[in-house]
Amino acid sequence: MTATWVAVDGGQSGLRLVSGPDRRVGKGPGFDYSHGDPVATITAAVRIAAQDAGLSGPAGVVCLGLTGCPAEPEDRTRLGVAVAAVLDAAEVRLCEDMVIAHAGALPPGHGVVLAAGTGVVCLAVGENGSYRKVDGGGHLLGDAGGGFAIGRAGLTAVLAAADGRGPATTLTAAAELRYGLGPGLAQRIHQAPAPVATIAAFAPEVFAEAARQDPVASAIVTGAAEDLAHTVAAAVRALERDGVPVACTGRVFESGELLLAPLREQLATLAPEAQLVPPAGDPLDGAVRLATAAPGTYAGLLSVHHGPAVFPTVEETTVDALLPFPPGALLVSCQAQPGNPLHGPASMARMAAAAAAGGARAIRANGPVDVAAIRSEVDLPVLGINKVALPEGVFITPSFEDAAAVVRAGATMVAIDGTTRPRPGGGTLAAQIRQIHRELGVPVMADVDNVAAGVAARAAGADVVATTLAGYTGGPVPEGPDIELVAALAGRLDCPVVAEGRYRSAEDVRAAVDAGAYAVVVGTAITNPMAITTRLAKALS
Ligand SMILES: CC(=O)N[C@H](C=O)[C@@H](O)[C@H](O)[C@H](O)COP(=O)(O)O
Repeated sequence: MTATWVAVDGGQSGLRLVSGPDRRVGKGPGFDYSHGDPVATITAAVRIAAQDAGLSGPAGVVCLGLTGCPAEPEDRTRLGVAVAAVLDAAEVRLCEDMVIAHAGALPPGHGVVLAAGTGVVCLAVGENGSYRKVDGGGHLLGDAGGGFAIGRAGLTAVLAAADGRGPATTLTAAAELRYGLGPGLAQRIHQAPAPVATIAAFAPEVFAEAARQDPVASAIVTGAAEDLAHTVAAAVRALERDGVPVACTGRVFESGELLLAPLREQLATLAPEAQLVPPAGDPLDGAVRLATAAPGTYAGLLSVHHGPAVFPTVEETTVDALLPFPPGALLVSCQAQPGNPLHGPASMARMAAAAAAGGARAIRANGPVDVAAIRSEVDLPVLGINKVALPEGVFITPSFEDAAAVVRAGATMVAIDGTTRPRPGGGTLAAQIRQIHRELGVPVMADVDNVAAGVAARAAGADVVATTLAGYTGGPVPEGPDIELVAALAGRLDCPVVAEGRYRSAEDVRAAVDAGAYAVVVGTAITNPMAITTRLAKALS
């Protein structure tokens, strides 16, 4: 189904997509910015949501509002181009989530929106398009009055009461219920997998105890209202006009009048020009508004990108913009064939997690089942392959459908057989690459066996050429890697060359990079203990 517009609201907890004119909806995974390339992760999440919504074919204007939308113009361009390619969009409008929150809450496009969830950010937009962002400093340095600050104040009060440093509070029982009885509360929270979320999760208990008139909890809520009022007042002042509409959104306001009443009271003195109004809609409504209407007052808050008609080739963009891993990266191939005791998605996902912890920048994985398992466990781009036939002929991702299966499972790039051997079904390499670019929007790596195949694969549109199949298409398999082929390809091709196949040592991988490799893939030597054991045992016998 083609779309005339697509609106996206994405953040750490998930990504929501709606498209018009027929309001199809889709969901994608959330993303965080601590691992991997955020552009690749966000693009993959958008692709998954678009598939969930059943979108195919060209889209008109796309608006993406993202938590932590990349700040660097270069990253925004990479993201804009990548999303335009994935959705075949005419135009991509990128902005931070606070912008879509504003456009959703205040459809006239001016006034102040205070968004308070775990963190706090407040955006003032003037009728002339001027704007001011207030707070949004993160839990360590800002976010005054947000869920983290409230939860932290509640837990601090519990610890103070336990020590006798502070007054008794009913928050103690609430904390025991949520985090367990007895001493060690502080340690349990410090050791939680996501301490910020764990602490923010206590904010609803603080509101509940304030509703029951606990004086400690009530004082925390009043203090939060005061902090939020100062934030709003700074934003309102920036607009320099009377009668500024102020809408409050975010989970902290699920407490209703408990927080709104003291906030209103504080604002009466701190910002009498502020007029609290209920938000008209949510952030996804705002993204719809920004995908379907002229940017208007939001023009200065959006970055606009236009995608090429087909997926960009390396000449049209920079290498770094295209590939989901940086130069000099070590990619780890996590594959185990039937007969290997580690065969199966659970072992491969653990293997990939170990590789990620060791510094791998991407994972090469075989088949949709393993790809999906690895994507759900490891926050790294996945180079997907789909081995479907016997190794005597073309067997690595031989058809478009084989590539589509791994991309739908979450692969951010695909590798396909790029040898000059006859292809099953009689299609050409160029046709397969063209269809992958156009319909799946991912870069393609061609696995080749010699220089001629590498040159032909690049001419056929491959974005990257890899030496994966050197030594596997005739004659005995050599002992070591084919570094000469890396050097020959790197000297001939205008695209990245990836070294792959029988790399076992630090010397091997360094030699590949010295020979001109953009990155190196290592499989067996890291992820196949059975093969390593066989090799070493043989050396002794
Ligand atoms: C020829 C073939 O089927 N190669 C496969 C391609 O995905 C894998 O079996 C290899 O493990 C991978 O290329 C990594 O190479 P090595 O495991 O030698 O580090």
